[in-house]
Amino acid sequence: MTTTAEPDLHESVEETADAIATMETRGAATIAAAAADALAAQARAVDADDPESFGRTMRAAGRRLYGTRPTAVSLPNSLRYVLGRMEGETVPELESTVTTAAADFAERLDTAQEQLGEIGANRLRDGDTIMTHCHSTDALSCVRAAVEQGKEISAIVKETRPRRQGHITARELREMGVPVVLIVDSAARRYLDEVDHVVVGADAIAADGSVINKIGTSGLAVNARERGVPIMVAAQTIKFHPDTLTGHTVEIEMREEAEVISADERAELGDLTVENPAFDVTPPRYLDAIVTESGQFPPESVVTLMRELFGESAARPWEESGGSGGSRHGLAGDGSEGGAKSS
Ligand SMILES: O=C(COP(=O)(O)O)[C@H](O)[C@H](O)COP(=O)(O)O
Repeated sequence: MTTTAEPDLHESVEETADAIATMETRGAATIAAAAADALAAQARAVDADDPESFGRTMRAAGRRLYGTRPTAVSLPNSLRYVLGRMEGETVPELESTVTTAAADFAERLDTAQEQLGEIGANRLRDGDTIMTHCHSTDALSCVRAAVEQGKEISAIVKETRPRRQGHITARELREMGVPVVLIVDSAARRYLDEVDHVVVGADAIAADGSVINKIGTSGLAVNARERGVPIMVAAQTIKFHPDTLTGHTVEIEMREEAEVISADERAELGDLTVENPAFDVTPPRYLDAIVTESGQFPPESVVTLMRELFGESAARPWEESGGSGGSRHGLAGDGSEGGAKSS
């Protein structure tokens, strides 16, 4: 951490950071895309005379975005991709490498989501009923591809307290023509008997194949396993958490109690603690497959692909390290063209 004052940041960085923190912009892939866009806007706007001050401002923008929410690793992976490609001897060169990288990143996100959708759709059969939790654009990509293949899919959608992202899922499934039954979270086990496949997304995937996703995913996975219902996780490789390769654990975001209970309700209850963890960890043994753009994997095997993508360590190019450019390694996507395929 630098002790000097942070440079002024472009309004789109401030706005994007606020939107991520307040969850106006939410969901791991969407957060990653917004962060890359904000870095590009910042690069275009930097009023820097020299490459050093350009680099300083870009890294400060990276830190501002990085500090918004801790769990979805797609955010640091996005910063890694864009800032890791910042190269050049002059300000225009630096600007152009950042804006090009941001555009490439956005394209890769879209392509990856489409590719994993096709792969995930193969797991769904005509007439299947799925159960969803939270709102995942990667998970919905699988359903969309299945519907486009002409399969009839229906859905039981968990409401997903406290923020009710299930409503977004329900709306998007209805737009695809998928019949939807919306249920409260605690009804999930009762309805699992009617379900052929649980389909969820991920905020982060650890090297051991554990999946970090919206709170309630792990309980759903345990219940699904008990009921014999397969559970697939749809997640682009930007959800792979490189720090877990070296034994780090993923920080679980704790959010405000106001999301769970109003001030008046709380006052009535007297002296107690309200906790609001946003995510949980599902161990790999409860999961059937992780579907990525590079193929579908048994959870325990993702470590091989992660090593290919990141090596053994991941760069943190938003940190103040001197010099104008970032170091170019440890980037989700760098090796994905040659990524190992499985099953
Ligand atoms: O848990 C959530 C969103 O949590 P929140 O609403 O707290 O951000 C989603 O399942 C993943 O982010 C995957 O989403 P996607 O597949 O769109 O990346």
